[in-house]
Amino acid sequence: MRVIRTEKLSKYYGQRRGVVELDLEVKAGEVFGFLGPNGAGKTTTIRMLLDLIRPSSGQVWVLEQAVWGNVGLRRRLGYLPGELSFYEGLTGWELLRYLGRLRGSLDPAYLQQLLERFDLDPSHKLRTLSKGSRQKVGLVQAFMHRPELLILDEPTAGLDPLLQVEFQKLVREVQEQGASVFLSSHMMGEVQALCDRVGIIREGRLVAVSTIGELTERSLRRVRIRFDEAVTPGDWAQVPGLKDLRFDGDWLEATVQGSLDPLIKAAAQHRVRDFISQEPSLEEIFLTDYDTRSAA
Ligand SMILES: Nc1ncnc2c1ncn2[C@@H]1O[C@H](COP(=O)(O)OP(=O)(O)OP(=O)(O)O)[C@@H](O)[C@H]1O
Repeated sequence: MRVIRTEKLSKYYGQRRGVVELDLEVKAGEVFGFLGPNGAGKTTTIRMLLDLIRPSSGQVWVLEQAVWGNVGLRRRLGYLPGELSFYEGLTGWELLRYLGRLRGSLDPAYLQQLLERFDLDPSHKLRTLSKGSRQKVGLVQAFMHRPELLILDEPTAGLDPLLQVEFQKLVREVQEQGASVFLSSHMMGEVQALCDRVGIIREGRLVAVSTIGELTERSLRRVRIRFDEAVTPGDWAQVPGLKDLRFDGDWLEATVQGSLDPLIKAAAQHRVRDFISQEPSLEEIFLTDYDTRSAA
């Protein structure tokens, strides 16, 4: 089963591009990361999945049902908006009870467990809460009815590192229990820790869909190697995947695309004192994908 499917999904705000011809598929049981820089179209996509805004063209199915006007579907979904800006005058409790009633039966013990895990006191009015506490209310309400599919817009924005870890644990638990998760992010670390597959959106278009392994494999990595003695340009330029080679005394610096293996084998011909490999940043990954596409 595919829990999310879109076909040539486009949204224009007047002349302004929201998203363009998006073909997206998320399988049942998977945690899917939707990555992209600011303004790429993540929130626009998510709002169309929830029927909060209507597409300009194209189709959307969620849990194998068309979403337009489908109120029954909402109970089966957990949604965390990017900005929890409604219901400012309610306390956390009032909001949770109100949403709980809309969604039918709630398990009070599970709700209590979520409040404790996120260290949330829901007795204050939403308007008085810090960004982090509002985010916690948003997360608790998204998970509390044990939805089949969670759609989370920037779930860890504003959360402190301990709670980010707690969030990741919770996502893994619900995945083990059979739920599917679609989350948007611009944090590579979070996506790497959690997601089975990732879709990258850029300027409204889906530019790549792959597993995390493929994504990092394809992307650029900056490597610095220190040898026992000064290095000379020699045969380094012949090593596959190396770019932007620089030599500085006993240090060699290079950008590596793809596997590190050829470089490691070449370096092993010498005595190595240090080896530093920098994880590619999200920006570098975007850049790599863009390069791949324009070269194609
Ligand atoms: N209500 C709106 N009216 C006009 N343009 C909009 C509206 N909402 C979004 N856009 C435009 O659509 C594009 C996609 O925006 P969207 O908010 O979906 O991006 P995003 O990937 O979620 O970005 P961010 O990470 O900053 O939230 C942007 O160019 C944005 O300016």
